[in-house]
Amino acid sequence: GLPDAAFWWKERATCCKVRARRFGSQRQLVVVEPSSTAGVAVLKLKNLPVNSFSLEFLTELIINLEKLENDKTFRGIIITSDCPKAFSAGVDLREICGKNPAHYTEYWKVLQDLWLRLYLSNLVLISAINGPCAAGGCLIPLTSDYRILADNPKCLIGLNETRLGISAPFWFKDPLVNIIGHRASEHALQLGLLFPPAEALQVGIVDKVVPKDQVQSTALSVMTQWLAIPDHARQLTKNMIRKPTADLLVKHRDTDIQNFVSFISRDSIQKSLQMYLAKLKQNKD
Ligand SMILES: CCC/C=C/C(=O)SCCNC(=O)CCNC(=O)[C@H](O)C(C)(C)COP(=O)([O-])OP(=O)([O-])OC[C@H]1O[C@@H](n2cnc3c(N)ncnc32)[C@H](O)[C@@H]1OP(=O)([O-])[O-]
Repeated sequence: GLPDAAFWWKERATCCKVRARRFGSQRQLVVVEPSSTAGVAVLKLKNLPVNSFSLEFLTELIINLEKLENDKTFRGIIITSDCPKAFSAGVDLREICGKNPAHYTEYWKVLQDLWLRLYLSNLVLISAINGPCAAGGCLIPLTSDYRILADNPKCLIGLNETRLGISAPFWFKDPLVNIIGHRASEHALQLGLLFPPAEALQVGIVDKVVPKDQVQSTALSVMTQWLAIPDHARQLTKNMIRKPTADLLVKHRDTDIQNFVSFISRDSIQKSLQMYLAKLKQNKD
């Protein structure tokens, strides 16, 4: 029969398609375009205003990634934002506030799906981070192979969950530790640090900082370097390096969902999320 992971993907892909039909949206929240480089797609996140992860947006994102993964013409994806205000504001707080446990369960499962789809992708993934990138929004860069950030003081990046009174899940923490090391992660995660570009580069959460109007062209030239390596060798190596981290989530998905649902359902947590959302609305420019 199919190996576990493949079986699981087939089942989850079907779930996504069923959910997409339920939304039946007319809006296109994810736009995929071919780039000027053969074999490279540009995937633009377009859930206005700030690419927060609504269930509908996550579903559309997974479906588009799945299509690219299965399309033999593509070897790499540049992921960027088509929202002027942000690369991504992370989890849509309206999905984890004031809903019921069944909703939280479905939401968390889909967020895990996105992580696994990206982290174990056979394609080269480059994040072209052209706006602020907070908390869950970092899921995309942290699971990419390379990260380029726009040099603009507004372009803060980091896992600021603790500032909302919540904790990032272990599958956000692990890639961060793999990327920036244990001590820097301990510091960044506990304080919920959002790094401006120069600091982001120094700590290593991004690989390159360039002027905003060069983010896209830099992503393409970096992609060319990565595509110079034969796919099979690069894919085997990527898998070898990432498998131990990915297996932790694959093996502990259900417990992780249970933990999340019971945590997020607490009155005290709901209160602090509502306060954060109210503060966001007050602080508008
Ligand atoms: C569970 C554990 C793991 C994961 C955790 C997370 O990801 S937790 C997430 C942690 N994320 C953060 O801490 C990031 C929070 N966001 C920000 O810091 C800023 O929005 C910004 C810097 C991204 C853009 O600043 P800007 O001044 O250019 O724009 P603006 O601020 O005016 O926003 C425009 C509209 O979007 C709204 N909205 C924004 N984010 C969210 C959201 N996540 N959800 C829902 N709505 C959100 C905002 O209220 C406003 O709505 P309104 O009033 O028009 O109806």
